[in-house]
Amino acid sequence: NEWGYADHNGPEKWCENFPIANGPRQSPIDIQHSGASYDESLKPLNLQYDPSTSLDILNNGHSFQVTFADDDDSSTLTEGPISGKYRLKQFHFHWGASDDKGSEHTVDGKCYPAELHLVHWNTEYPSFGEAASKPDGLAVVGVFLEIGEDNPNLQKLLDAMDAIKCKGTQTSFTNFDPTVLLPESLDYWTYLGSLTTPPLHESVTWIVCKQSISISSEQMTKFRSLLFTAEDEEACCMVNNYRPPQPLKDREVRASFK
Ligand SMILES: Cc1c(Cl)c([N+](=O)[O-])nn1CC(=O)Nc1ccc(S(N)(=O)=O)cc1
Ligand SMILES: [Zn+2]
Repeated sequence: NEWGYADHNGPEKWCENFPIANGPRQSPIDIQHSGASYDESLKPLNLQYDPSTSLDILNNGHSFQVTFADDDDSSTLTEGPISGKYRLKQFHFHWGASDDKGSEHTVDGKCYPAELHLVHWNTEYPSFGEAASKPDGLAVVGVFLEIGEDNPNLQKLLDAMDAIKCKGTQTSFTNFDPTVLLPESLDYWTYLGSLTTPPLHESVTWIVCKQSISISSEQMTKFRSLLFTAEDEEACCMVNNYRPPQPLKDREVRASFK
């Protein structure tokens, strides 16, 4: 049965079909301020995005994602903790049924109401599909969302949601610059981890921004109006699509800031 976030197919069951769920470098994790070591050799993130590479917005039954054309180096991540060049493939979010939960990473045990993931793949490999299972294949930038003022930079996403309410629906989504979703400070924590959903590949260099962006409670309500289910199925609201923190095991978390 297809994985999901319900009791019968959720994070506690994923190990049955994906044994790597109990592997040595699983994500997300709880990031402890005191446990992270400042590394002065870490460079600032260099995110260069071309809005003309945004293609469409899709409800894939687990989240909603904006997909980018990745056939050239128009939208890339370089520097930061990585070597080489990674291309933006997609971004998506995870969120809760209420404002007290929803993020995947936590900071000193604190949950945020939502978390944005910008997914990039290493151009050392010929494609995302090839890179997705390699130890240095992917780099995901995580940004926490905190309840506050309406965020006008989310409005274009929110306006598209009526067209992607059900699993398997998509609509064109052009000229969107994901830079507007980044916090003003790009200070970050970084550690080696995994995809946070099946197939849970241990292929991700995680880059989690310390500073959050805002979202209003009303805007959060719009996220929660999406459905996990297809048009012809009994409706199930898309909420709590997050994996809880996993054991740190033998890993270090580095900070780009003091
Ligand atoms: C595994 C794979 C391949 Cl290979 C392809 N493909 O198109 O070739 N698509 N997918 C699916 C995918 O991307 N999953 C994914 C899961 C978690 C995250 S998260 N939350 O950011 O860790 C990012 C992505
Ligand atoms: Zn994600």
